Amino acid sequence: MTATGQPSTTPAFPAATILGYPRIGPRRELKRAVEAFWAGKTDAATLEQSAADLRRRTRERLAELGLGRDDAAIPSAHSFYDQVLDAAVTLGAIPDRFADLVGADGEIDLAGYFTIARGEGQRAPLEMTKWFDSNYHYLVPEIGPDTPIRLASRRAVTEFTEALADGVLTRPVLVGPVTFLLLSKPASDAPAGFSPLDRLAEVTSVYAELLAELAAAGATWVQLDEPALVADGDVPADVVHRAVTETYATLTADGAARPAILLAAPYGDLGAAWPTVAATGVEAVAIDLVKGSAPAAGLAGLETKTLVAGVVDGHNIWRADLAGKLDQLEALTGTAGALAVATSTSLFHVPHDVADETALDPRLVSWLAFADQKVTEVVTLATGLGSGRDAVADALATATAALADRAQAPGVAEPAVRERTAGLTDHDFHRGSHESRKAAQQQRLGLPLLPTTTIGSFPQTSDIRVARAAHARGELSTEAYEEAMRAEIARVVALQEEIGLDVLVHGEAERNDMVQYFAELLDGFAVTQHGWVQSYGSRCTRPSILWGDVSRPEPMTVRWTTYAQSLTPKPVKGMLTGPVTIMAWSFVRDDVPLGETANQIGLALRDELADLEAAGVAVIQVDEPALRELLPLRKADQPAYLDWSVKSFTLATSGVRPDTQVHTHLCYSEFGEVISAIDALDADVTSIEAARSRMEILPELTRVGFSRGVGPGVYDIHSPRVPDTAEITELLELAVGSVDPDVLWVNPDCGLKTRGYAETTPSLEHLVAAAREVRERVAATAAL
Ligand SMILES: Nc1nc2c(c(=O)[nH]1)N[C@@H](CNc1ccc(C(=O)N[C@@H](CCC(=O)N[C@@H](CCC(=O)N[C@@H](CCC(=O)O)C(=O)O)C(=O)O)C(=O)O)cc1)CN2
Ligand code: MET
Ligand SMILES: [Zn+2]
Repeated sequence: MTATGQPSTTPAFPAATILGYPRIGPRRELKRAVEAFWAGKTDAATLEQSAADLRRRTRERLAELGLGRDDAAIPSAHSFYDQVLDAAVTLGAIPDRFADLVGADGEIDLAGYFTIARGEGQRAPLEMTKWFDSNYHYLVPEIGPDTPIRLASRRAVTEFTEALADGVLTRPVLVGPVTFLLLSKPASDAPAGFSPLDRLAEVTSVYAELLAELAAAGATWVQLDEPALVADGDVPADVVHRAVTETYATLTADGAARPAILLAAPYGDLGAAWPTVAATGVEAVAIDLVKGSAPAAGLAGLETKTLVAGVVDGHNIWRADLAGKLDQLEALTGTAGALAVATSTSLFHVPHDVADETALDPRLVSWLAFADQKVTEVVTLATGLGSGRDAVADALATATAALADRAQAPGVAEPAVRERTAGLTDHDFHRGSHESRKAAQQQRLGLPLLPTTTIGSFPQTSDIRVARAAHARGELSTEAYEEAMRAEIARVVALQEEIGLDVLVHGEAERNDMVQYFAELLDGFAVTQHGWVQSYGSRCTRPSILWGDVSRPEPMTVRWTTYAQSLTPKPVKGMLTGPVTIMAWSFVRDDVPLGETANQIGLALRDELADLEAAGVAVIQVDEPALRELLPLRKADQPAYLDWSVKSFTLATSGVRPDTQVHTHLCYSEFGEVISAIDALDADVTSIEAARSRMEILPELTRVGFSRGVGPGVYDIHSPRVPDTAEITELLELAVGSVDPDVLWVNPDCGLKTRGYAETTPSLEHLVAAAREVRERVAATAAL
């Protein structure tokens, strides 16, 4: 089966494909293998073997589900940690500080690869940041004028050959050259005005070399992922378009020995980039028809290409309306030289297989499609497109019936919830003036200058996780489990008192995850057992399924927070996750506007804040680390998003008294673009990741006139490195140099759940010592 109308000069593109597949394994096999290697429990050869086994099982599974074994339908898209890091290592584009990791053979071994990802001793890892509008995080390459660029790793070729030896002709997937450089940042020693894109010609020539080697190994198609083309970034569009033209002119130049190229543009709309992309010499273009739209008719260059229509949502878990998708596909006939069916994005954003979820309500299951079900959907659509609807009539009818069932199932539309959101007025979204709040809060809390606090979680020790797993299996009673969590809370409170922090936390021991925990307690959500999705490296989450109207049957956090508060005279922060983050890190229903769902969650949280306040909690933090994540990739779509997202936060937080201090926390993103929205959240105190960027955010906050409390992170919690007091003092002095010390808070970059106590305790001791030093210095200066 090949794409309909395929031009005969190029190898046939498969009629059905996916842009990528989960890499972590149905039971997180890769996570376990990688973490065992890190712990020194296994060697590199064992890890290589586990990864090869997983790659083989993945290919077999995809063939079983109907993707072709011999037509490049099965993507080869594996990674030990991250695909952007893989591209950097393929190009040998490694920062100077890791130069010694390159072996005599010019290659970086697995241990070296992980050192670049995770850091080591005083060597900082590559920075990590969000991958487009997803909860996946990639490593940011650092490119300067002198960064080496050469073909340094042939893993893509080896993995292709390995599959071929198994009888599967795969399609290697690489981050495209333009996207690679657009996602990179200038190396720290690069001169002003340097842009990573300045190295495009060199990067492109390495890709050309790699494509030639892939062709020599027998590859017929290669996929180059260029999602940067669907996002408005800092680099002007005309510069990006020129880069695309140049790169693909080189890669497709006459006489180049290479596989046919599929240029993939997932996550959005190609928009103004379309004419440029259509005019390149690539043989196929994959587009996202869930987030983006069809190309205009008659685009020059498209008549000789295969249009790979991403109609099946790769980023969410709802079963597709197959009949509607077929309509959409049929409408595309004639737009391009040929038409193929695909997912909108790689499937690595969704779990493996809904059949694993034996504890889910079968009715809900019938509305869902995880990765394996989506492969089947793509294959069905391709059959329908190629052989007519009759050939797939049963599948279409089943999908239609499931959708109809979902529309009228109980809980999907709850009148009481809808009445409450419909009755909201402007008044429900605003709090009184910050100045009066500030005075009332200072009166109540009596905090010192430069108050110290943490972001919420303390290390999730293996004892905690093992206890929770035993409780889930029914081997540990609820009483015993909760007693263990209370003991942990008591320990964490005592530790914070000992360290001398000013505003304490309960430590979040009872939470499996900051979103899943709330999803388990709210109506309208379901949670999975095995639905793990990679968030970064070996870290995974199980996104919850938000399927119905959301409401709060009972208080969710009050007893844990009040227990912690009962142990200490110091204020303990209540700790909640905000509406946008709950939505961003769940699979959200696609049948009501996001703003409606955000208000439903906002109201549930508003009730929780009221209960915490009534129970005597004086400080409440509502985390919104994903505020930037859902920001639409095109600037034109951003204002509408910022409007509903900010409103849902203020809806959640504006019901409390002036003397209750509301905090928020943001991390994992460049926040420059949403700085006015952060201001509009109107939180009394905002903690924000800043250690790695050395407080860069502060001048930007000052620029928009931000006048409330701010806690720029002074300690990078992403690596086990313990910062010394002098280093933290230096960052604090930098901060004091750009904001009024009167509004400054002292805290780490983020929660400590992924850290161990060995590094957490000394780091926090140094943080408190540094705060005291700067506090005294500032007081002495003020007295002069
Ligand atoms: N949802 C979400 N997205 C986020 C973040 C976040 O905290 N949550 N933080 C940012 C960075 N991303 C992160 C994503 C995951 C983790 C993380 O720590 N994940 C843990 C799992 C957390 C979890 O769900 N824990 C559960 C289940 C733990 C588990 O694996 N249990 C074992 C059994 C227990 C054992 O033997 O350890 C099992 O099920 O097999 C629990 O504590 O109950 C991991 O991959 O290891 C951290 C940061 C951005 N996005
Ligand atoms: C990813 S943001 C994390 C915030 C949360 N309160 C924690 O400390 O873990
Ligand atoms: Zn954080």
